[in-house]
Amino acid sequence: MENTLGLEIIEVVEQAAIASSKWMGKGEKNTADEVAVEAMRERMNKIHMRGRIVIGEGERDEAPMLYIGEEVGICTQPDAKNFCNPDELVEIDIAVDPCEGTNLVAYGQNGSMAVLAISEKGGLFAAPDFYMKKLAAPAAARGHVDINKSATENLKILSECLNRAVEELVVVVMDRPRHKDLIQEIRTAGARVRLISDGDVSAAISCAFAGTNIHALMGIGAAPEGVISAAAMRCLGGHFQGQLIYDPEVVQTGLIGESREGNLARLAEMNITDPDKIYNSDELASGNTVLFAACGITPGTLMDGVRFFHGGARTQSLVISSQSKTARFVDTVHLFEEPKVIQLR
Ligand SMILES: O=C(COP(=O)(O)O)[C@@H](O)[C@H](O)[C@H](O)[C@H](O)COP(=O)(O)O
Ligand SMILES: [Mn+2]
Ligand SMILES: [Mn+2]
Repeated sequence: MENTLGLEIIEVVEQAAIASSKWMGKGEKNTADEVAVEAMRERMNKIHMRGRIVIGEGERDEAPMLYIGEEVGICTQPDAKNFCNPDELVEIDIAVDPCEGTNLVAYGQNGSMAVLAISEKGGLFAAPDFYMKKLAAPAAARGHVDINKSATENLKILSECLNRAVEELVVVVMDRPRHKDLIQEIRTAGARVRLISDGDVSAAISCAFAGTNIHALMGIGAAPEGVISAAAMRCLGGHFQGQLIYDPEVVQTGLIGESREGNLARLAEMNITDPDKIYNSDELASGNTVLFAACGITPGTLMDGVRFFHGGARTQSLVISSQSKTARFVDTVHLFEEPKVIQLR
């Protein structure tokens, strides 16, 4: 899978990031999102593959592009037999977030990215657009920290696993009223808190890289983003656990359906028999092969944002593969016009 798709998916996230970054700081989050979706879809449909979107845009609002269930890739098009023998191709599932952090782009803030994860059919958990309680941590703490434990206990374990004092740990938490008690507990335990307004995919993955000064992600974010984060963490060997949150009262903000009962019924319809199950990264991204790709839109902890120059742009992406066991940072110069000068850095 990696051989055929590895390079192409870099271009998919690059094109989405470039399109979205043109709207950076313009205060129009919907446009920043729409152009990313369009660009991602256009590039994806040029790939020689049979893909299906399992996590995509607007499950409830019936988004017109990259919606859940949409088939993507040349080999799913009506005239596919002119280009491909579909029987020779593995069917793949794709989770996308063409603009992860639309507010961040609209207000010119750090941490947004175009991102996707790929696996063979059935290899990614088709999460509903609910929320998810998440715990991410470095590989050294994998299986030692536990989402069932309190933040205080997990910080103690993390401090032992990483051989640093609790005071030397930094935990990322989304700045939401629902996290008031969690934030207080982390502070009381002695760790430092980095509050983010959006973009918990970047925060989760950053835990797996030493040098980011991010040692854990705790709290509740969106479930689809949880699956995408888990795909990267599965490849990197980092710790990731997620638990669906279906009770609107727990979340306090945002869209999460009408009622707890309605949401439970919806989970049952999706054959999710244990709504309180705690999933680890191997369950959220269970495929034999998992690929993850992201391209910075605005600057972030792991990647720089899109930088334009006269006649072109420069992007930084990250491609992670469970197959080749690699995390590749890709620095690309895009020439929109005839090359004049390419600046080295
Ligand atoms: O920041 C986020 C928004 O993603 P997007 O809509 O693609 O720009 C995600 O990283 C978060 O995981 C999540 O969507 C957020 O926590 C939603 O919570 P809330 O804002 O409280 O409704
Ligand atoms: Mn998102
Ligand atoms: Mn998004």
